[in-house]
Amino acid sequence: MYIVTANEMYGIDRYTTEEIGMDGKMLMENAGRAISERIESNIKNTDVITVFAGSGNNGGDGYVIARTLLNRGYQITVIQVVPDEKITGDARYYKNLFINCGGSISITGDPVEIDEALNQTDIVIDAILGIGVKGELREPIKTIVDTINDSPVRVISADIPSGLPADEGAAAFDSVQADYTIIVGYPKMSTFLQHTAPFYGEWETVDIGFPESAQTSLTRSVWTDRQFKNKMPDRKKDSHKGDHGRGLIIGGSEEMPGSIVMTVRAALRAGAGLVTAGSVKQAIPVIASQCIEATNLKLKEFDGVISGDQSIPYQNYDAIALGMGLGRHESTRSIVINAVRQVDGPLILDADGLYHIQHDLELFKGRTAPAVITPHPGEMAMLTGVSVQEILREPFAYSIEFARMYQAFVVLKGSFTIVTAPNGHQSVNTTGNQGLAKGGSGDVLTGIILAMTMQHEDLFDALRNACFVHGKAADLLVSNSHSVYDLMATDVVEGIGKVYRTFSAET
Ligand SMILES: NC(=O)C1=CN([C@@H]2O[C@H](COP(=O)(O)OP(=O)(O)OC[C@H]3O[C@@H](n4cnc5c(N)ncnc54)[C@H](OP(=O)(O)O)[C@@H]3O)[C@@H](O)[C@H]2O)[C@@H](O)CC1
Ligand SMILES: Nc1ncnc2c1ncn2[C@@H]1O[C@H](COP(=O)(O)OP(=O)(O)O)[C@@H](O)[C@H]1O
Ligand SMILES: [K+]
Repeated sequence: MYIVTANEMYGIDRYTTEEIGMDGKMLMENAGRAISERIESNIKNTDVITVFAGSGNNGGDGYVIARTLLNRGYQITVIQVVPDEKITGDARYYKNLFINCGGSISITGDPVEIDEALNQTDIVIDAILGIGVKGELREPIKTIVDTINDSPVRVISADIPSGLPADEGAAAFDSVQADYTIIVGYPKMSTFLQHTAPFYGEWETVDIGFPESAQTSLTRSVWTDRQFKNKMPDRKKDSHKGDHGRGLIIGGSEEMPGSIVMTVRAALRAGAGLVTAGSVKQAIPVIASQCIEATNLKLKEFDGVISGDQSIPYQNYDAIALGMGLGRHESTRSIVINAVRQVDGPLILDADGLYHIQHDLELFKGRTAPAVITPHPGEMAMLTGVSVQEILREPFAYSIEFARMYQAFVVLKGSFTIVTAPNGHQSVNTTGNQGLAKGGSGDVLTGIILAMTMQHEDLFDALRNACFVHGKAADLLVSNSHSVYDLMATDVVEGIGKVYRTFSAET
């Protein structure tokens, strides 16, 4: 499922009308009808419905919806919140059809009248503004949006909650708070931003007939259940452990032996053939007792942390993960610097590994094999020198900039994790829940990433599947045996098997 900006959506619209030859009116009719069908399956026959219609094509959708539901016997009226001369083009055409079918319209922006109407309404259809919103909401629309939000009615938004920007980057905005949004064609970027996603309520998309050829330039998408299943490699009956990858995980310190344990266990559960844990001698007994399937590599230590001054046989491994629980001691730094220079297979940097590399990012440019960074927004802010708020406001843009500049894969973690490839292609992971907002969840993800990296031909697929498994494990656990309160990172490791059993034919 592709994710679009407003401009990309307008481009698809233009292509469909100009190149394919589909009439714009037909698209609006298709949109309004498809939305009406979804509305019908979400309301009662007796519900009183008020459509709020604005001046643009979103208002036009509103008039198609009003006509469709009126003709199906619903009690429905339209409040047009802009003066009549603002209704032009296709929207005017559909307004006239609604009137010709006996529909009733009141034209008002008066908050008292609107409040009275809301008191007699069960369902609001929000068709005030679509993806064409610019800048701050003007009056009377701003007050109308506040009035709708203050009312207890159920709100269904057409395409996008009115006022909400479609794209990333907006700091402040006023928006209708929808209970449910029926999105036309493709989800917009703001569906997947931490600060804008809640305004959509529940959402789904409707197909209005855009041709597949309109999608060819799109490079941003949601990773779906089906894609996960298709891209998960089969295990051959006669495979041996070497076929599933030999991974090295370096991390841990005397004070933090736990995080590497979670990474190692996750890598093993996710299917790695052989896993070696490289750490200080003080951490190895903990790792060995918790992960008896792994082998251990005792690294030189300095005051309880891994010393930077040592050579590691990286060439013996198919992929390396580095950083969890390393600590931020100066003397550890050169192990990270050297790994970025020397590891000539896939290298995954996480947690304190990112801290140590922050001033030497240029080294990524000299690599011949791929590097993957797995920052949470705080770590991404550290790496890019901007605030966490800025990262959260424009996670797609900051990820692309980093991935292109340093030719690295970026896994920017969050409630919607964004995976970005060096060529700028991006994929959003929608599995996972707030039960994962706990120490250790990131360590588990890194282990899954390591295992997936060694099992997939394509690294972008590996990263997308890893994020999918991580979140899905949490989702399955929360829907069965756990809750978002008690879920622990170690439970997520055990949940990996549930994901495989749910999705794989080879259980
Ligand atoms: N393929 C497609 O894309 C299809 C799209 N479709 C639908 O069209 C929608 C996009 O339509 P759109 O481009 O007409 O924009 P839309 O959001 O309705 O309104 C623009 C109006 O809003 C006004 N306005 C703007 N900012 C404002 C503010 N801050 N405060 C107050 N007013 C403000 C602005 O007024 P102006 O500034 O011009 O006076 C202008 O009149 C899309 O979301 C989908 O629902 C479907 O029908 C089928 C196919
Ligand atoms: N509310 C949430 N919804 C979905 N996933 C979440 C949520 N909160 C955290 N996660 C996931 O949990 C992991 C947390 O990673 P991180 O912040 O590095 O944790 P830690 O460093 O404590 O291990 C990431 O994969 C992130 O995507
Ligand atoms: K809307």
